[in-house]
This record gives sequence, C-alpha cells and structure tokens, in this order.
Amino acid sequence: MTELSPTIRELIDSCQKAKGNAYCPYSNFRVGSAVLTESGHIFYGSNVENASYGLTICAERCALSSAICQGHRKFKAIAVCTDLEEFKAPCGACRQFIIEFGIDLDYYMVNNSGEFKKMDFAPLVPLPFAPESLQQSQNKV
Ligand SMILES: O=c1ccn([C@H]2C[C@H](O)[C@@H](CO)O2)c(=O)[nH]1
Ligand SMILES: [Zn+2]
Repeated sequence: MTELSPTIRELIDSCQKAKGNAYCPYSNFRVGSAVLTESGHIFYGSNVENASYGLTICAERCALSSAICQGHRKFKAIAVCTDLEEFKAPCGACRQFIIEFGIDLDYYMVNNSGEFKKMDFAPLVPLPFAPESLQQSQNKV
C-alpha cells in the first residue's frame, strides 16, 4: 500500500463508482476505471459488453475515451478496480490504447475492498508501439 492523497482517493472512489455501472451480463466481471488528467480532472468508465462479444469495451478504454472526447489528452494516473480481492493488471488492448497518450503514468490497481497497489505504467509495456514508432517508417516511404 502507498500513501493516499485526496486526489488519488477521489480517483479510486471514482473508479469504484464507475464499476457500479458496469454492463457485463456475459462475463459478470465488473470493472471500473478512472483517469486523472494533468489539469486535475477525473473521468471514469466501466466495461460495456455486447451480445456480439468481441465488441466489448474495457473500463480503461471507456474512461480514457470519455476524457479524450471532452478535450483532455494528458494524463497523470489511471485507476482500475474489479470485484476481486486480487489486484488485476490491464488487458493488452488497454495497454496499447493507453500508451497512445503517454506511457509515464501512475497505475493504480484497486481491489474489491478499496485497497490499492500503485505501479509505473511503463513496465507493463516493455517494447511499446506508440505514435513515435511511426516516425521512421514515414521517413522511409
Ligand atoms: O483490462 C480489462 C480486462 C477486462 N475487462 C473487462 C472486459 C470484459 O467485459 C470483462 C471480462 O474480460 O472484463 C476490462 O474492463 N478491463
Ligand atoms: Zn482492456
């Protein structure tokens, strides 16, 4: 466990609240996420499943998309919670989606009891393919 600032407390509360709105009738795996922007705003999201299973949106991508479409592109932290007591790392699709907007984030994994584990996001994506990755290939064309 790490020290808790009021902002991070709010971030964690937000992801837990968002988990309450998870739409997950197929997996029954509830996930909530919240992102903290550099300007101090918090946006949240939950997983949204679909009868066509592959269309499912994870909570992290939902939260991040909410922030992006409201004009925020710089992020300090992201929190994710599930109904489990174990701390869960994000899926590969979300890792990729998140690094589009920067890899230097604090990542908070939150369990069902509201306990959290903080880590740097970067180690979760050891060989990133990010916007910069397109640079050299563009020059070669
Ligand atoms: O990082 C993850 C991994 C999974 N899920 C959701 C997708 C699906 O609705 C359910 C089970 O995979 O959990 C997330 O929201 N975030
Ligand atoms: Zn995901």
